[in-house]
Amino acid sequence: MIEVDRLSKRFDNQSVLEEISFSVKRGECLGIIGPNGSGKSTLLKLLSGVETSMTGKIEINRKPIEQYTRKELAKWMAVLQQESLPPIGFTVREVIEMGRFPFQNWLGEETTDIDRLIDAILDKMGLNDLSDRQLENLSGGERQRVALGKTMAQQPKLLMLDEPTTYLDIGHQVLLMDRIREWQLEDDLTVISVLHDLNLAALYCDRLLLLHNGRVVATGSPEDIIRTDLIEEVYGTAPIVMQHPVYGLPQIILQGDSISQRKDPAKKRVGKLEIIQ
Ligand SMILES: Nc1ncnc2c1ncn2[C@@H]1O[C@H](COP(=O)(O)OP(=O)(O)OP(=O)(O)O)[C@@H](O)[C@H]1O
Repeated sequence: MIEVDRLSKRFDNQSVLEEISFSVKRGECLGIIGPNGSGKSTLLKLLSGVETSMTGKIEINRKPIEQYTRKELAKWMAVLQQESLPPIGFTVREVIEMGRFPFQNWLGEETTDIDRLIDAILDKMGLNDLSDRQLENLSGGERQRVALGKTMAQQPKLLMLDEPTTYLDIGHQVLLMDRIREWQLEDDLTVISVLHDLNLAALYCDRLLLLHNGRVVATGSPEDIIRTDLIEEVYGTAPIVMQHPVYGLPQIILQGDSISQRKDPAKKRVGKLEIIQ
């Protein structure tokens, strides 16, 4: 569905992405991971057509991205960015309806039965009781559910997410990632998500792309990528990698130099575990 070939991007004199190549199949979830400043958000902006590359190409369904109009892209792909909701003055239902804008003619009309679609989305996102509430009166977690509902209303084939779980507590992180995964599986949706949380990335993504200093260090299954040596090389800290006891997927446990210097002698441990794969 998406082919990226030797994509590079510079800002002023700084090279931010260099020779990035990868592909994403229809119905797959690709997680983009990497440390701060490694180029994740920039890559997502290039993929969604917000930024243009210097060299290289991006093809969506074998057609170069620059040959799509903005409206065509908006019918095809939805992007869930942090704080991408309108500032004030709209209810939850109105905001979700905004996801239908690309499908309306200049009179604001369209053929799909919008009310039924919006009702189903409110239901799915657990927003029924909040549908008439003003957006500005919602918590961060509720707003993020509304933002995802708005992208659902767009009924995209490709969903791109930039750090969708930032500011969410663990319950809402799992809820959001579960909804996205269900949607992916039910509708054969293709998902590309930037994630900082390596444990969530390993649990919910089919494949991971690890970026470092604007270059692809590795792509592969969570088992291929969430390895102590690779993570240490890129993030500069060596976590313990363990298998999830239920799902068998890799999960990390952090280690730090000062953690063993606790006041409680019962909890004192000396040194780090020397790994383990
Ligand atoms: N519009 C811009 N102009 C100049 N430099 C930029 C611009 N956008 C991003 N950069 C730089 O490009 C580099 C990569 O930024 P980017 O936001 O893509 O990284 P990231 O991996 O998403 O980081 P983080 O995890 O901290 O969000 C950074 O050094 C950043 O300062």
